Amino acid sequence: MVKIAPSILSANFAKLGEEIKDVEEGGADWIHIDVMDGHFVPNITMGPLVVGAVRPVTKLPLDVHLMIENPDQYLEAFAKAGADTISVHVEACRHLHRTIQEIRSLGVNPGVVLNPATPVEWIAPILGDVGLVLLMTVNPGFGGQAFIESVVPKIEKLHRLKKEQGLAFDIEVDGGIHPETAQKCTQAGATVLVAGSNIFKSKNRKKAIQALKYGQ
Ligand SMILES: O=C(CO)[C@@H](O)[C@H](O)COP(=O)(O)O
Repeated sequence: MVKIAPSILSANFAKLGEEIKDVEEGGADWIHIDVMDGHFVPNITMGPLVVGAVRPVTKLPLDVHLMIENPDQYLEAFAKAGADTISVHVEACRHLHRTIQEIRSLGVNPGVVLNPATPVEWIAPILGDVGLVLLMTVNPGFGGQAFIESVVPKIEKLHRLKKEQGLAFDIEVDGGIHPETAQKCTQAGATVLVAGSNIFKSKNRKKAIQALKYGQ
């Protein structure tokens, strides 16, 4: 069954704890936390302090997506704050294999992220070392953008490589996910769907989560 990871980027930050409890009760599987530094992406969001504040609020795994330059400098802080998965952009890592090893050595599930225009081939050498590959289905930086259809064949390609190599990493997609795009992604091989506005802007979060999981 596909897992649903609500992105708190679209939550009401003034009552973040309640927002997280609401989606947990609504059937969310992970909580997705978007970290942006104003350099790698043109927006600034949250850091380890927010991850640490959220940790006691939920039993769900915290899925931390680093959209930052020089992620190596902050891995330990996010691990100590309680991240269960830390994903870094291939476009931001000069020594990707070392960064992935470092995340694992901190006792955290390592993930790698590709922007929509970055080919899957870039991460072929490290597929056996990661627990998650996140394929961005929008250009990172903001919630509420339109799904980029040309990423679907990338999901299919990654799914094929995963099967051929007998690997078990999750394939996560993020950006513009609603029931229709969710179905395209799961059919192509996605195992985790990140959704921000579709869940948090909905009056009934439970219904929104169920629609992503099971279709409408
Ligand atoms: O990482 C990002 C944006 O950079 C995403 O996690 C967005 O938060 C997804 O938002 P929606 O497209 O679902 O509104």
